[in-house]
Amino acid sequence: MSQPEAFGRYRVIRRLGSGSFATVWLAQDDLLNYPVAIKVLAENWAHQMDIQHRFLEEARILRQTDSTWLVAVHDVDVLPDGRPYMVMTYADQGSVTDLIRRGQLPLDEALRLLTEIGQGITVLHNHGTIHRDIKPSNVLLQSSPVGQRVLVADLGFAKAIDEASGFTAAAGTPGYMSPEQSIPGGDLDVRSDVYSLGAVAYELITGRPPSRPPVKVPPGRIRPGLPRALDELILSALSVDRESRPADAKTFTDRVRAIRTEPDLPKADPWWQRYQMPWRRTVTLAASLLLVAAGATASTGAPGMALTTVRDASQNILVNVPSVWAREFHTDLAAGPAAAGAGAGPGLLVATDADDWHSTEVPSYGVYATVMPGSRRLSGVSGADPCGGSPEERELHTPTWEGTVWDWPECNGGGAFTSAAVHQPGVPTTVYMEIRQPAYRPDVVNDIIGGTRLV
Ligand SMILES: Nc1ncnc2c1ncn2[C@@H]1O[C@H](COP(=O)(O)OP(=O)(O)OP(=O)(O)O)[C@@H](O)[C@H]1O
Repeated sequence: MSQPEAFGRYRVIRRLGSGSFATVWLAQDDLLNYPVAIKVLAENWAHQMDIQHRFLEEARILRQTDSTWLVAVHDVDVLPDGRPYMVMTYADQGSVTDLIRRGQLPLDEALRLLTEIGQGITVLHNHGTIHRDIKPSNVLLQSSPVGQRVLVADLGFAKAIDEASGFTAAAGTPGYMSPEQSIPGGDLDVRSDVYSLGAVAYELITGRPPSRPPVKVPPGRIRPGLPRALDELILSALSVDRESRPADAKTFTDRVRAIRTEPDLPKADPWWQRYQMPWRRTVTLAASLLLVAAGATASTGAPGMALTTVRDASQNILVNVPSVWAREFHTDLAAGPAAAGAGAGPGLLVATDADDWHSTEVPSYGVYATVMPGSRRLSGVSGADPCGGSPEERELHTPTWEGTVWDWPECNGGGAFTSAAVHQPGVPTTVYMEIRQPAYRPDVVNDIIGGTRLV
C-alpha cells in the first residue's frame, strides 16, 4: 500500500500497522504540533454499511467515554474516495503484546498494568458497553510523566450491553474470548469481558495465554511464589460458568488492587530505576530548583537516577520526589493541603504545577509534606474530599515510618491521590503528606513516604 501524503490537515509520517478492517498511520498535526494515530477503514470494507456503522460506533464510544485509560478519538472524517477515518491519541510505546515479548514483567508492574486495563474496561461497562475483544495486542501503551500508561483500544467489536443478547454474531479472539462468545447468538454480558481480563492477567503474569477453557493450571504453577489470592482471582475470572466470575470489571480490578497492596507481595526493582531521565535534563531541573527555592537543596544522585531530593530548611524535612515531578514548589500555605481543617499548615510542596495542586482541571503531580507536633491520628483529610468518594484506608509500617494512609486510586479529575499521617516509632511528631500521581502506584507511595526524613 502506498503511503498517502496527508489525511486532511494531518501529515502522514509512516504506517503503524494494519488489522482486519483498517490501517493505522502515524501522522503529525502541524497546526497543534502533535503526533496522532489515524485509523482508515480498508477500501474493501468502506462501502459496506454495517462495517461503516461499526467503525463510526467505535469512534463515538471512544469520544463519549473520553477516559485516561481508553484511546481518545479527536475527530472523524471521510476521504474523497469515501473511506472514513478517525484521528486518535498516538500510543508511542507499542502494545502489551510487545511488552510481554520483551521478557517477564515484575509482578507489581504486571498488576499495575492489569489495574489500568481494568479501569479502562470499567469505564466502558459504566458507559453501557461490552468490549468483546480484550487481548494484549488491543492494549496500547503511551509515555507519561512517570513511565507509561495503558490505553485500551480497538472497540471494533464493542456492543451496547442491552443489544448484546439474541442475534449477536460470534466475535472475539480465541484464547481470550469467553466460552459464551463462541456461540453465535450467545447471550453476552459484562462477564464476557471479565473472562478476557482473566486471560490477559494470565498472560501478563506467566508470559503465555491460558489454555482453552476450562482452564485448570493456575498461573502460580507456571510462576511459583504468586499470592494465592491472585491464582484464585484469575481462575475465577476464567470460569466457564460466568456466575462464578467476578461480577464486572470493577469488582475484578478492586481485587487486583487489594492484592497489589499486600505487604508480602514479591518486590520488584525500585520503581525509580525504571523512570530514568537523561542526565542533562535532570541537572537543569536541579538547577532551577536551587534558583527558585529558598531553603531547599536538591541533589540528583548519579546520572540517570530519577529522584530529586528536596529539603525544606524551615521544617527540617527532606523528601524524595520523582525528578519529572520536581518542576515547581512552595513552602507556604499556597499548597492548600486537603487536611488544612485538621491543622495541616504551611509545608513543602514539590509538583509539576504547584499553583494548581488541587485543581481537578489541571493534572498536577507531586508531594506535599508538613511536620506537626504531637502524635496525631488525622482522620484522612478530615471532611475534605479531594477526589470524590471515600478513600481506602490502610496502615503503613516501614522501617522508618508507621501510621495511616488514605488512598483515592481514581480521582474525579484523573490520577490518584493519597494522604498519610505518619510518625517515626516512638517519636511524638507527625508528618502529614499528600501524594498525587498520574496512576495509582502503592509502591511509589510507600517509597516516597519511606524515603522522607526529619533532619
Ligand atoms: N492509537 C494508536 N497508536 C499507535 N498504534 C496504534 C494505534 N491504534 C492502532 N495501532 C496499531 O496499528 C495496528 C493496527 O491496529 P488495528 O486496531 O486496526 O488492528 P489490530 O488490532 O492489529 O487487528 P484486528 O483489528 O484485526 O484485531 C496495530 O499494530 C496497532 O498496535
